[in-house]
Amino acid sequence: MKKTIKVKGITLGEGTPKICVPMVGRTTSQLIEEARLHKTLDLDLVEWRVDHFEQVDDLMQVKEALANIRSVLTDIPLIFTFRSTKEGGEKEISNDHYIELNKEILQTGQVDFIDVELFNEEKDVKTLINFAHSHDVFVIVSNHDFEKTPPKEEIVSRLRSAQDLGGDIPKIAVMPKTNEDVLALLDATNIMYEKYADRPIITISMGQKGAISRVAGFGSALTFGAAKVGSAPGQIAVNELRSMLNLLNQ
Ligand SMILES: O=C1C[C@@](O)(C(=O)O)C[C@@H](O)[C@@H]1O
Repeated sequence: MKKTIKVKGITLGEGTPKICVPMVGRTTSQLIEEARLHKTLDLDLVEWRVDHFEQVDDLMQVKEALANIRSVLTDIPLIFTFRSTKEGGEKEISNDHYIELNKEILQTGQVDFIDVELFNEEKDVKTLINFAHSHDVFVIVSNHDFEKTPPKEEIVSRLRSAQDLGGDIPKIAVMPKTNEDVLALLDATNIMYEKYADRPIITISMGQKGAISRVAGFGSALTFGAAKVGSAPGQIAVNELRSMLNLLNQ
């Protein structure tokens, strides 16, 4: 039996893939406006991509922005993500600040998940996972390649490493150049889901070519859709994404 993850009434790893919509505001007032918009959308989870936030270096400002977001999105599961530039994010911060930022946020009790990149020092990934678990927060252990799609064996191996490290949700997003690359991501998803995963996983083939992976499922528990501004190439508008998922899973 695979584990499922249930947060604020949403179960990951069961039934139709759930929809997450990122927030990419640069200022607190933009984030509040974005949160108000997200509240009106048919989504299951929200991801705050804090690497887009201008004041990400200032922990007090990050916490204040989070409190504002939470005052609008009171009962929606929230993922807190700092995406590094080497994995497609907006900003670079020091390793120490990355750890400090996540630890501070974990202590607020206002996020349900944090996203930790697999390609950090293994000890740092483990520290953050343990710290998150001691605050009842789940960890998505992620990896992104905006340039290419690694061979399927490599995709499976990264997802397995994320699981072996103790991540609650192994995740990978890769860029296809060919149809074969899209098939490799879907095949890897299926292999991971059928053979190795004992918990929910998330997989994405990015760009327009990979868009099919955002509705295919194949074992992926969560798909990312766009509100006004997306956070990655190939994201489908959230209302269309919901219709497509409903159509494919009725
Ligand atoms: O990792 C992911 C997936 C993503 O890159 C996508 O392709 O939809 C979007 C990011 O915001 C998120 O953190």
